[in-house]
Amino acid sequence: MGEDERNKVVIDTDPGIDDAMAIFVALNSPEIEVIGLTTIYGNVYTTLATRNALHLLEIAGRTDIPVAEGSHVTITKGTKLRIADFVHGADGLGNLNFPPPKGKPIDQSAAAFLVEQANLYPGKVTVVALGPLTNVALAIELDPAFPKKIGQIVLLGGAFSVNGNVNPAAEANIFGDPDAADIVFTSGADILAVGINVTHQVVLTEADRNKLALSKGKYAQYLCKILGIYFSYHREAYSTQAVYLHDPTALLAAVNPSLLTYIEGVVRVQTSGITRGLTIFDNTKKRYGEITGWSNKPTVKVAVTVNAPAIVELVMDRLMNS
Ligand SMILES: O=c1[nH]cnc2c1ncn2[C@@H]1O[C@H](CO)[C@@H](O)[C@H]1O
Repeated sequence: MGEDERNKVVIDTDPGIDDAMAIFVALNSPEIEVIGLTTIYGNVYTTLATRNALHLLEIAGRTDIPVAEGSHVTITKGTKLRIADFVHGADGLGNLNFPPPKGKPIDQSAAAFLVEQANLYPGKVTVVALGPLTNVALAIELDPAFPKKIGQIVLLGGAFSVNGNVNPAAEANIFGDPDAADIVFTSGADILAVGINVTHQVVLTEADRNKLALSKGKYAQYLCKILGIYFSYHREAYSTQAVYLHDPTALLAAVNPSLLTYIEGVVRVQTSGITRGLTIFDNTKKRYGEITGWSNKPTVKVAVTVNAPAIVELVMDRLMNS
């Protein structure tokens, strides 16, 4: 496949241990060309997300890929951000205290970079959004034609008909900026939402981790260093000796959509109250007797089943053969 035929991907990320895994899998996926990373708060604050994104590209020897720093606040300028340091460590990468990266982010905001790339390659860019959706919503605000110019938005977010992971209602990425998420879901872009109803089926076991540890692959080696805290968190929070592969699953959905099945409908996000961050799907089959918040809104795709063994195998292969 020629360079220009590959699917161009921008990863919007808050690294994050499972983000690191997704980024490495992406860099070792011949089907796609990673044309940039944009950063966002979530697992860590945005400044640290930028630092970690630059660091991971240095580990991978891919400093040719630009990093554009994203928003430090929510779309409504909120600063009470919820940071998941208890999942990933205070540094986001397992508390290993890696030295600071040598590289710098480009002199362009994440939203401006997203708009620019969508204009450069109309219909050809996929955004894989692995954190709260602020940058994507800002790109839509910056350029109302962005949803039609971007190829696809594959987002890790939502808990469709299952409990959330922040509280019973909300999944972490949607909870991080529910207003931005509602803008993105109703924007008319080609969206595939991969929620925790799907990613909780894709687990990396202790046996898989041992296999990674025995591998000489540089990504496998690096990840084994940082995975400890992610396993401890899952043991503590879910009483399981395995970890959920949230971000790698979303990334692979962009690489090969046939790894999942999805349904199509309208998604709205609750932006206030105890269910703030709740994602509600309307299958559009019922003709309601009144106009609802879902009426006449564009539909999106929501993942419902996943070929988990195939995803785990792909993740393992691409980390070990590196
Ligand atoms: O309990 C949690 N609270 C906050 N963030 C979490 C939790 N578990 C996982 N993640 C992070 O949020 C995304 C999936 O929702 C993933 O990026 C994961 O690393």
